[in-house]
Amino acid sequence: MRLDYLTIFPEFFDVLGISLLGKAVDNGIVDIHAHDLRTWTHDRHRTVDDTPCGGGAGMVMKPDPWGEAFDDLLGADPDPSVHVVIPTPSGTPFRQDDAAQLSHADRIVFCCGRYEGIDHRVIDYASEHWSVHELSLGDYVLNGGEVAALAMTEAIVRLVPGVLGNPESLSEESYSQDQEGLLEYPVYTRPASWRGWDVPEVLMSGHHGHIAQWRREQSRELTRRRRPDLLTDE
Ligand SMILES: Oc1ccccc1-c1ccno1
Repeated sequence: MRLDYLTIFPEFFDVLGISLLGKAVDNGIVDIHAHDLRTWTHDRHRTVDDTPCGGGAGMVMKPDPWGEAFDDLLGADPDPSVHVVIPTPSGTPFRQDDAAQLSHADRIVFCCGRYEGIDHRVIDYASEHWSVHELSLGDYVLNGGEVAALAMTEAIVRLVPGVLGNPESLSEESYSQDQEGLLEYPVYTRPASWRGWDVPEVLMSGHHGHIAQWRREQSRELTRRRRPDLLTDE
């Protein structure tokens, strides 16, 4: 899997060389390239923004640098196997299913906008050539798409075979299929008693059936309390 990041702050993505994703890069499972969008500017000030047509506050990112970056990185031929991800507050919510779908991609290009956003013709052009995903990390506003791109990258890449040491851990996580899309149950480790708080007895019983039942009940109760929207049968 090759990941490209178009951004005016490429150093944001230096962190991807650390930990699990760093190992995935070292193992050649993932190939990461961060690009400074100003590479594709030609004026003395390396300008990437301009005032919004129709007025309004703030600045809008000019289309030219994006178009020239697409030309260099992707060429002009349409290829639906290339996924262009545009983090934006106006996007569809980024979910585990999106991470799972994108984990099968061979190529993902993250377009990290700043200011008031990217000239919409960039999205229109990209949509004619590649598979475009306008995705929101959540219902809040960030200063730019870089932090969202990092979070989405981790959610996607950790699902790629060979990246996680123990793929079994994926099956018991919140939102995973094996968890029936429910929130993950509370977890405990040693010591059995800590500052007056004890590990639930059932987890110390060694009775796998009872433990599995307790965990299912905990997941459903937690989901009912915190995310009733995830419960499909209520
Ligand atoms: O708030 C943003 C600004 C720029 C790019 C993305 C975002 C965002 C907010 C939530 N998800 O993405």
